[in-house]
Amino acid sequence: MAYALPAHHHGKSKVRLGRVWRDGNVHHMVEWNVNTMIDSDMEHAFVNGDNTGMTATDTQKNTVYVVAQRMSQKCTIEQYAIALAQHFVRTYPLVSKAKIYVEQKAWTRVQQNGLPHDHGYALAGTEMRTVYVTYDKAGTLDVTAGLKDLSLLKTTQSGYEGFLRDQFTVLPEVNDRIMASTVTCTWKYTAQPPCYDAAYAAAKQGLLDAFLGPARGGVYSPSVQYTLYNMAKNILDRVPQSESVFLNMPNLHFIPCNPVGSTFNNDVYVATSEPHGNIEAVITRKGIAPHCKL
Ligand SMILES: O=c1[nH]c(=O)c2[nH]c(=O)[nH]c2[nH]1
Repeated sequence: MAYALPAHHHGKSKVRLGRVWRDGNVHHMVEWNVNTMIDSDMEHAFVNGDNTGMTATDTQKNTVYVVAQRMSQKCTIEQYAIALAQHFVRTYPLVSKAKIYVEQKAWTRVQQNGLPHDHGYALAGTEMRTVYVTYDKAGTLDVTAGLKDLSLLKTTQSGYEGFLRDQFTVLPEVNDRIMASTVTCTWKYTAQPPCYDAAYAAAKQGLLDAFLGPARGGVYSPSVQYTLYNMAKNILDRVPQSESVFLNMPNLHFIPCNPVGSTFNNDVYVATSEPHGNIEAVITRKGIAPHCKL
């Protein structure tokens, strides 16, 4: 039997990265999901099992990070994808074509009091407002309002130090890292607020203020735990009719990336969603029974 191999390609899929450009105190952040695919003279690999001259998909993945680091000025996905495609074709004689597909997450700079935040981002349009109501024959009405899928990120003003170290601990202590989370929060009302919309706005602003801090300079977070506690306190302080706040915050890790042949310079991160830390708590006014996770 005679065979033909009319098409073959190989590449790396879903290489996720964060790229931060620091312009003094003002940071520019993007998160990309990069897919590479190359056409190359590699029939002999498929047909004969001979890998000579092959640009490994692992090499392609490393190159995704290297080229991201080399983009020294804040750039678009178009400029980045062109640079990456040209790199593959110009570097490897057997590569005849590079096909690069990039998706950019909708991280959008947060406005705090009308000012663009130095280093704080939210994922545009993802959060949902929630409510859970119960009413019984005795006339008891319970209203628990909240939000879910509020994705927040800051490129600095976060660290994690002083934790227990033993033979299973490898995590370095850091005082400058990306902190990112997708917040789920509920708060139970003891009384009806004058306006549910205004109470919701105040609660959400309380979450943003504790996570991001002011537009200029932000606020330092020593842990997701401490930030979560302050986010909940802000709701109790600003929404007097609330009595109990539940917060769940995954710690979405952006791992410093050392691109091959280069070192991490607070610029390129491996973006991950799994595994992730998961931090949650209920914070109440003293003496008030906590409400449960819904
Ligand atoms: O803010 C953090 N809290 C943790 O509990 C934790 N654990 C971890 O590995 N990193 C972090 N960061």
